[in-house]
Amino acid sequence: MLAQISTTNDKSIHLPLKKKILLVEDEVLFAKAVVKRLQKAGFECEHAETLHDARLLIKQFEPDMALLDMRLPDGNGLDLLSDFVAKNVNTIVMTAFGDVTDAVNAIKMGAIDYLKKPIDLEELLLIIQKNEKTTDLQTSLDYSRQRDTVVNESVQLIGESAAMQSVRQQIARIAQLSALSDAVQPTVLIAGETGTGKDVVARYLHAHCENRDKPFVHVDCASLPSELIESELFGHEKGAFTNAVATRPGLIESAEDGTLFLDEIGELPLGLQAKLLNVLERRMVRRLGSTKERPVQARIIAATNRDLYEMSNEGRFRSDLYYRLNVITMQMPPLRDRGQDILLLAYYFKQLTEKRYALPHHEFSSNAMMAIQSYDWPGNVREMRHQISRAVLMCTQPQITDIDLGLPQSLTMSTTQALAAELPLTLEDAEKVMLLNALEQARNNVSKAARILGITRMTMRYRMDKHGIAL
Ligand SMILES: Nc1ncnc2c1ncn2[C@@H]1O[C@H](COP(=O)(O)OP(=O)(O)OP(=O)(O)O)[C@@H](O)[C@H]1O
Repeated sequence: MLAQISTTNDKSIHLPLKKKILLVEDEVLFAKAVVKRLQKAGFECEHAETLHDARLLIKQFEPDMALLDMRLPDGNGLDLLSDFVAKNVNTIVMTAFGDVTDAVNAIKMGAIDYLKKPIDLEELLLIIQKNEKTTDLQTSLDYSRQRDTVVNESVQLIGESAAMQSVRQQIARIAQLSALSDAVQPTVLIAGETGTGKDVVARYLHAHCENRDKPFVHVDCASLPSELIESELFGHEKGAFTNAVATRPGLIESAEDGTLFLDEIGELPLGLQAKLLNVLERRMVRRLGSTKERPVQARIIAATNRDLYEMSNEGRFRSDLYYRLNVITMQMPPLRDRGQDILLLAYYFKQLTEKRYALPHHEFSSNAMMAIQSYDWPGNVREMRHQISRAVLMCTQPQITDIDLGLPQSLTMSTTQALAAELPLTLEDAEKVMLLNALEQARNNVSKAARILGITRMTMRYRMDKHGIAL
């Protein structure tokens, strides 16, 4: 299980919690051995000898997983299994040697696995750990499924530059079209460097269309684990593969009549690009393991910070999919090209932070305003949001100066040079220098920086967090 803690920015951090396992077993000596072994392996464990006690513990202890014996003094373990399944508690049943019927019934009812007695403790531990990994992935996926289904009407798109006005006009036109006809809505592609506001534009578009009260499903193609991406997108039938314990609609289907936002579409594996193209062309989706096709009504918006045209020329992105996506394209300009919008955004983020933390009003000094306008913002609006919020939070004077902003340009040396100059470097420092260098080369594009270093995007993110590198 993962605890979600909101941070001051738009991301969340996940802290691992101890998994809770409830053992329902009337053989006391065996139960003690299991509890001891599981506690040693880092689990929190409770033991119930009867169905009655187990029912009380389900409420009080709220287990993540259960180990359930079939023959209990006050009834059959199967009677309790439905309680566990209803509460999404992954349950492994323990059956008497040779009792296949119970095991089959338990799996049909939703148990995730079964073990025959006598039970080998190490085998039991292996099964639990295997399940733990799958649930962790599932939990984070469930979270990403839920977190974006509601779009706040008040999504703000700040900017008056010609480029931003053109984006707004395009959005207004698309919204107008969606009000005019029930026909399939054209696909929208939002392109632009990282942090330019592609996600904001997708939400703003959804919030201004007829279907604004329908789900907005955000799929980050770069962070979905490759082994789960297909079933997550397309869904699956029960039994389509190991661990497919229940039928589950995919993210495409869960967008219903709303919006499906395919973020970082350039990261989608080639095999799935073909399947997605099929969905876009035929507006039908088929779950893994199913023969039935279901209609897809959702508006589809894709976003990318990569050059899909170049990728398609190099054979890394299907050109047919590129042309299919490229019906209406909105190009988000880099922040450095937005003229007066730079200061507008700086004031907006200053006020936002002051309001959020109930801080007194600040002004920017003229040097600060010059620094904001002359800096080239490689991380675009996201970088500005972080820098301004940090400066507002740390500034104890009524005026925010260029020093408070601490923009890299105002330093005599770049951060990486400064770090490298501090010899001798520890291994930790050397790693930080490599990360910063790669980010600098990739103009703060995390996926690109990860590729430069030959590591995955997730590893890159983890290492950036470790060194406190925020973009
Ligand atoms: N025009 C804008 N008005 C207000 N806030 C904005 C605007 N553009 C971006 N932001 C803010 O900047 C941050 C980054 O924006 P967003 O996540 O939309 O960028 P992105 O282009 O999707 O980035 P990435 O390519 O890394 O996914 C968010 O906190 C967002 O709220």
